[in-house]
Amino acid sequence: MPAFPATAPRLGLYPVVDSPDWIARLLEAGVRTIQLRIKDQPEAIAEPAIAQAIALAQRYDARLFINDYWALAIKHRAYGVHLGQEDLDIADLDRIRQAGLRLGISTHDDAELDRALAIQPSYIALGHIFPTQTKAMPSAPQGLEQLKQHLARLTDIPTVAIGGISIARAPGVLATGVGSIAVVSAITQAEDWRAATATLLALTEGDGQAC
Ligand SMILES: Cc1ncc(COP(=O)(O)OP(=O)(O)O)c(N)n1
Ligand SMILES: Cc1nc(C(=O)O)sc1CCOP(=O)(O)O
Ligand SMILES: [Mg+2]
Repeated sequence: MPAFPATAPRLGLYPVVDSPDWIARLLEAGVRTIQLRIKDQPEAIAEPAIAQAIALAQRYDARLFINDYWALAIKHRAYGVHLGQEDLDIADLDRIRQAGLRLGISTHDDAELDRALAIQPSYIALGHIFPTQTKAMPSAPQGLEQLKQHLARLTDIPTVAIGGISIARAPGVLATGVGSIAVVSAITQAEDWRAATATLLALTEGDGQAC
């Protein structure tokens, strides 16, 4: 199976948000890797938001990954797609690859890592690192030690940590050598999202080069 196109070796700060409004704010604040994560909407409802988000990101030359809606991501020429293990069962990976989109895949244990590595995606996400209120997780948090063990297998591919990463926990996560921290509530639930974003950008400074 051919590899998916490369992304930046270190994706830096990677906010995961649910609307083009959030994407516009974060682009303006200097974020260059973002995911649009709209859950469980009919395609007709999700499509205008996806098209708007992709157009915004293109204006800033930013890396926008579309969660789940891979066909709409192809249609509107997104930078990339993010898929979980269940999404992999139904997505047409050949179509995503042939369209030239990058692909990120979620993993939570060694078996899922084996499956993801065989697909040769653009990055691999590892979660959830800490308890999270944002999504009901069937497994236990993996913690920093397990994250380090997983990273040891992933020396040749960009990596992203996700799940319960707060500003306080971010330095410990980054110290594992992971290339990116994906966050939802650390930004969207912050009292001051601008300040939170600036702090997280500073912590990941130097990461997120072009590609
Ligand atoms: C960067 C990143 N990592 C993991 C996920 C989770 O994806 P998935 O398992 O498909 O779950 P949903 O987000 O679709 O609920 C993610 N979105 N982004
Ligand atoms: C969407 C998602 N996926 C996860 C995984 O482990 O696959 S954890 C998660 C939610 C992350 O939100 P927060 O930063 O608020 O904890
Ligand atoms: Mg998914």
